[in-house]
Amino acid sequence: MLEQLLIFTRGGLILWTCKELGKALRGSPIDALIRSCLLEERSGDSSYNYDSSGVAYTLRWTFHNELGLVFVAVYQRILHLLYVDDLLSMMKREFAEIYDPKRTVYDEFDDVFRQLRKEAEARAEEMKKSKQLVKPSSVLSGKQGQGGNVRFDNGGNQRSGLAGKDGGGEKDSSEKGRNLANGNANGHVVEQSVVKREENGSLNVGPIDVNKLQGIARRKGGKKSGVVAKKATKEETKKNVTKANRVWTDKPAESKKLDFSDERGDDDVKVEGVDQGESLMDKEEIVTSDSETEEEEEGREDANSNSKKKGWFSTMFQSVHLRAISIAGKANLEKSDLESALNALKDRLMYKNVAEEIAEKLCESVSASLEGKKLASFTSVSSTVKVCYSSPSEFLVSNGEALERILTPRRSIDILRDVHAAKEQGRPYVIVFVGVNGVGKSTNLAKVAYWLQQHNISVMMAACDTFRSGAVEQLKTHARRLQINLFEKGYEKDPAIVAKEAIQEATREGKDVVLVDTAGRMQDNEPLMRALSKLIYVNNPDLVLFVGEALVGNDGVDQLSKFNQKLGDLSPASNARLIDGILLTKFDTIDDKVGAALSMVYISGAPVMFVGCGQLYQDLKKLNVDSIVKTLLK
Ligand SMILES: Nc1nc2c(ncn2[C@@H]2O[C@H](COP(=O)(O)OP(=O)(O)OP(=O)(O)O)[C@@H](O)[C@H]2O)c(=O)[nH]1
Repeated sequence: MLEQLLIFTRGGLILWTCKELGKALRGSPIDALIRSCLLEERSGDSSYNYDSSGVAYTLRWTFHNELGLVFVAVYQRILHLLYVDDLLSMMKREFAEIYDPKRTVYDEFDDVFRQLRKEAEARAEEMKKSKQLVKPSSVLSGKQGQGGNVRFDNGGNQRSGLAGKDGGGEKDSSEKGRNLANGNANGHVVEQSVVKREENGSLNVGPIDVNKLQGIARRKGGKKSGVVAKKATKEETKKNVTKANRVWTDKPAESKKLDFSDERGDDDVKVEGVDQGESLMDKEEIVTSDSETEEEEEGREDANSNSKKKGWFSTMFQSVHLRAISIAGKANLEKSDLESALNALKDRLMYKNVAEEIAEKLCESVSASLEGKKLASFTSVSSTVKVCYSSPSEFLVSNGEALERILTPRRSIDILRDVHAAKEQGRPYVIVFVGVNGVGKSTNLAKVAYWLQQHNISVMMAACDTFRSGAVEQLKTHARRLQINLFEKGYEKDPAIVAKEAIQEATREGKDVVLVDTAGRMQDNEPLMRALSKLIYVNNPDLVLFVGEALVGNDGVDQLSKFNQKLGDLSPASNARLIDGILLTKFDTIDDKVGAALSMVYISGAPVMFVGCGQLYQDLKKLNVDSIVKTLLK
């Protein structure tokens, strides 16, 4: 049973809701969808799950990009409504017929909707029956006449129905758009049971088998990305980007470079990177152009663009020029038209170390935003090409959109302001540093301590890595060099209790901030993850900071998502604390492979609060979103 259906503009104006459903939704699922999905470039996702106020809703949606309209259906998660995508697709088509930007009331759509719903339900029922009669293992090749049960015509259109119904079941061309089987199979091998297509030819999959189909797509993409990964690895080797091996000894990790205790107060020791939002790294320094040979070709396409600096997107622009000419006469931009541009975008993002899953989601989101847009006329090939192939980049870059939005924190965390607020409450502000082994937790904790000191904030360090030998001494060295109090109880103590006692002592001594170091742990190590969630539960810190290496690609996403998942699952609290922010280390070693920042923020929704970019105490900066976006798309 549907709970609600509504149509609204991208600007947020609600044009139509289904009055006969009439139920008031519990919680704010639509607001949540807009905030978490549509505004954060997750609109390529197939559905959104909303859990709150004791309800579990599923939301599905479709866009009419040309008109700037959004169509959303809400239903109880427990139900598997097979017809929702089909219904939304038909509503989109019918509503487009009557839409007038000057109107805000569409009462006449009630009747249309009633009819569409009946049709969609009937087709879903028919599908269900035919599904039961088709062998579960049957897979169609997209060729005509397979098995007699379901077949594709020469144009790729799938005709629904059983053999006996075939003749009578065929509808005339005016009804073609409403035929569930509309679309273009393009010879792809797909499981036939739940395939249905939108009128623009794009593949749409019913709720039950979304994962299955995505799995197929991913497996296909997987091979490709393997090639890309190999290519990336080769290029990486060329550039000699290597990670220094960590040497494990029982001695504290002495870092001469980090010893600035003698020079403290000298003019050459500065932390302006953090304060003034200095450019994280100069793009000229970190980016090598990928497209040296493209300029001649570019000249042939567009004389005006000669003066512009060439980047990867202009390379893409040329390489797909012929394809663009072939689609220039079309009325609307379809998913298949964007395919090569989006594949190139995905490869590029992955080359820059964006995790594959995230790169895919971003491309789906771009695709969802561009599909259905009107193309320019055949005569203006150049602008058509731009719409089709440069638009993903324009979409992402010039309008300050997708990537920037992802990297810009949903909630801002101003540590200095919050430290002062805690001080007014007569308690220290507590930051817990968490992460896997060797990523730079202790070193960057010392950098944060140094940065706080520069702001006249008194700090206490708490040595709660009571697990790895040498960890306490390592922190002791930093504390001595920075002349900061260290609270430590040696090894094999419960880190949660050590942290608690440290906070109590800091409160007694009137310290402003307690920085809690924790043992590195693999995200799958359950006992250690349980100990960490206990530490967080017992001490309820102000900030849980995930320290991760900027070198990682897919791994970083796995680390961060599993940390969050384990912190949630293993916490004694029903409303567990998760990761609040990210500190990305070793940015100085990654050249232009800045994708980890994007992946980590996307997967966790937590902002990158600091970037570690060297082995000096002052090598701590703020993330420069603009610079990261430019680097990603260069
Ligand atoms: N180049 C570079 N190296 C860094 C950076 N941050 C930390 N390191 C180095 O990374 C190595 C590991 O740092 P640690 O602070 O010991 O890492 P950790 O996460 O505390 O290690 P465990 O306690 O074993 O989990 C050290 O050699 C640091 O000097 C950085 O921003 N850039």
